Amino acid sequence: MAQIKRSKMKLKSKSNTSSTQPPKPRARIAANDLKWKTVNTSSFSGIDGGGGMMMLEELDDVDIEWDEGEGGSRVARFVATEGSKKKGKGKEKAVEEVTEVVDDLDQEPPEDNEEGSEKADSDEEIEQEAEEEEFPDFAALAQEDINAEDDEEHDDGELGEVEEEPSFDNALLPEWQDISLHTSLKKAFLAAGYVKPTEIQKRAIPAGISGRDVVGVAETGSGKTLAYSLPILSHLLRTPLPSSKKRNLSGLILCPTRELALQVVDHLNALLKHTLNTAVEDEDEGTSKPKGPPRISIGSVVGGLSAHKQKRILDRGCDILVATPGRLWDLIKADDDLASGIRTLRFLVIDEADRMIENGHFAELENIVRLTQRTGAATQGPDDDDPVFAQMSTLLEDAEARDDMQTFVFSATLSKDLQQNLKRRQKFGGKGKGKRSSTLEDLVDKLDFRDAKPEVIDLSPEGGVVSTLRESMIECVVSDKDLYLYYFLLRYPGRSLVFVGSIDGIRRLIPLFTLLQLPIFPLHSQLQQKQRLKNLDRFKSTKNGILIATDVAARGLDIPQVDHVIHFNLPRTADAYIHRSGRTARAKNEGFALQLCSPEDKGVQRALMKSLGRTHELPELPIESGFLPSLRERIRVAREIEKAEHSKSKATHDKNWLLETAELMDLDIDPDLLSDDEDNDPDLPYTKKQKSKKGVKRVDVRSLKEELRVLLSEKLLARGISARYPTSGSKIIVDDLLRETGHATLLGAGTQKAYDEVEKVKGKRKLGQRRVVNKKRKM
Ligand SMILES: Nc1ncnc2c1ncn2[C@@H]1O[C@H](COP(=O)(O)OP(=O)(O)OP(=O)(O)O)[C@@H](O)[C@H]1O
Repeated sequence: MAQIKRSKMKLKSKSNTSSTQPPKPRARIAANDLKWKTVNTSSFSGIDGGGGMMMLEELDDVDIEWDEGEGGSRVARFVATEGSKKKGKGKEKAVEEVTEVVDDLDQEPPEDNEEGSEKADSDEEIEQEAEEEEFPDFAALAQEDINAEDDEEHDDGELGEVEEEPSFDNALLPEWQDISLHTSLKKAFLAAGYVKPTEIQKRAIPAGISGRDVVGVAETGSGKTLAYSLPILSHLLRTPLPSSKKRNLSGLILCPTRELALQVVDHLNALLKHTLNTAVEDEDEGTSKPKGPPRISIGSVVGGLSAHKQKRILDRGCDILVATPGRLWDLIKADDDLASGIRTLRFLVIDEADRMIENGHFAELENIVRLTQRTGAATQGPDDDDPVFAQMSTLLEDAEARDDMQTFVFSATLSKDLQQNLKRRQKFGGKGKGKRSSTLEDLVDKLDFRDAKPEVIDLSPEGGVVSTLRESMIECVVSDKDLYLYYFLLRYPGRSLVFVGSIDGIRRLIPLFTLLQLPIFPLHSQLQQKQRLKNLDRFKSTKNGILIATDVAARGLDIPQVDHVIHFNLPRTADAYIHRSGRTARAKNEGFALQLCSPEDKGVQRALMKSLGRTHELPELPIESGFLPSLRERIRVAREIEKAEHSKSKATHDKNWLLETAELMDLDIDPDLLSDDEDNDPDLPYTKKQKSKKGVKRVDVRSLKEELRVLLSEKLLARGISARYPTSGSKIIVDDLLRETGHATLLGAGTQKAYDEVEKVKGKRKLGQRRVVNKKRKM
């Protein structure tokens, strides 16, 4: 059943033929017996990390016929030819009758335009609906499958029941034995390889299970997602299913970015895949797969993806909702059921709390938080005199916020002021006293902690970053940052995440490095959401992939094996530096962070290091400068091409504008202005060399491209190396060439990882101490 729904993107429906023709006698064969082929698609979002629960599959040679069913419903019959069946399942034609898919195969109702705080998303969403054939909303589809199958389970008479906790041998996971989690979660840890709890999990989970409110601060990549989720999952697994089919919303997890929200959904679904499912053997393939859906359903609501689909998921109900505040508030305003679900939450989680207040959705976040406040509590509560809540007055009378709601606030960084405020709260057993000095404190004061003394767990590491991270810098002038970035990417192959200060900066670097034939992908807020997810996915699946991003990728993203984080532009705050650098060196793995630091950046860098409590400058990354002249030349030509192509597209754009305006104003224009003779175009670029020649020549993009092609095909050699005579020269590379042990791109270069290079070169200079210029680095 689930497979058929998944196949909807690929099946081309035939017109309804069956109502006018006599039914053909055909044997019925289960959908699983058809010859499904896995389609390689994004593995991100909605598809669990293990790749098992949700995938896109397709069928060849399948027709669809429609029949009228009972009560006016339509029934889809999938009629397959011989070739579309699995081998060894008999010779008859495979026919599957499916009623439930009708809804999905029917045309979607037109999408309403989004109003309010996420207006900017509405065009994206309309386009998203139109383009779904190409790029399905995996999270939503996964959720639909879970819910649909959940419904089936309910039909089997499991309503109102609590499943017996499976037995579990604690000797298998001795480090988890003192934490009283539902045993099926422990089984899931075995499958996921979570042999022991991380420090924050050890402290936060027992507090969460015992009903406490928890504020957790712990280093990046330390497993905070499970630290706040496991008490919720365990509680839900020990709670009877509701007596109605629809799931009641129990937990809300608020995240600052869409990618992070979808990642949390994936993370939890991957874990739940192993809970309360009995394995079934597949005789044909000799494998065993989990049977049935996870017991807990997780929904997501984020901007940039179809609001219509998300609304449908909410209507079906889910146990835990993971959301970004802007879209969630838009939906709450139009949906009393959802508003009431939020008002009566059992768990509220604010992930990456300090970022939540920065991302332009503070008002929405505050409104959502106010919905969870008890009336008459120290906090204000949602007041129906307030225009924001005016239309919810009946709801506010009918649904009272719960006394046992638990609040979890987590981040890798929380301001010291806030932590002091929380400590005061603990001391005085109530609201923080004294002056508030940050918006974050404002937020925390708005949270109606039910616990008079929330458990504050502060495990932030000294110096801000994790101990398995090595940091380094390259000092260079601004105009050489491209060159050193290029050098670094070639010299240290690996998965690299480059942080740039502005979207314009990304737009400049992408064509440049694409011309240089590096696998580079952009990520920023002005990309359509589906493009963001696609790029993230390509980055994850490309060897030596490069993601060039703004701070939208700085928080929470858990991308496996990011080897390097490069701060092309330095962040302004220590917190941003910690979060950006925290995309590498996760879960106790090694990682490397590099700062490209120009003289203009020095002041910011010093302030940054000071607020991280550092006393010494970072060590400089050793540079094998013999490669730089060739790399510089490649960059020069690539820049010329980029400039010329940019000017050309600008000229075309200007000409079109001129034509349109003239037509609108009913004017004639001078044909010379429209001439394709580029000598008339003052914007056309000239190369420096060509300008200095007699007369001025136009840039010939084609020959520049040829020049770049030749440069890119030439070997890059370290000083003292001869490619022609590898057995001579000051560095003999013949052994490396024969054994393929040398550097793959830069002949004669070292092959140590960046991490190991800086182990040797510790920072010696005190912060602020004047630098002795390294003459060797000059070319
Ligand atoms: N007990 C555990 N044992 C091993 N790995 C774990 C454990 N708990 C979580 N992980 C893994 O650690 C990685 C990082 O976890 P997570 O994303 O929750 O970190 P985080 O603390 O939220 O990081 P950030 O502050 O950057 O958001 C994930 O890949 C997760 O699967």
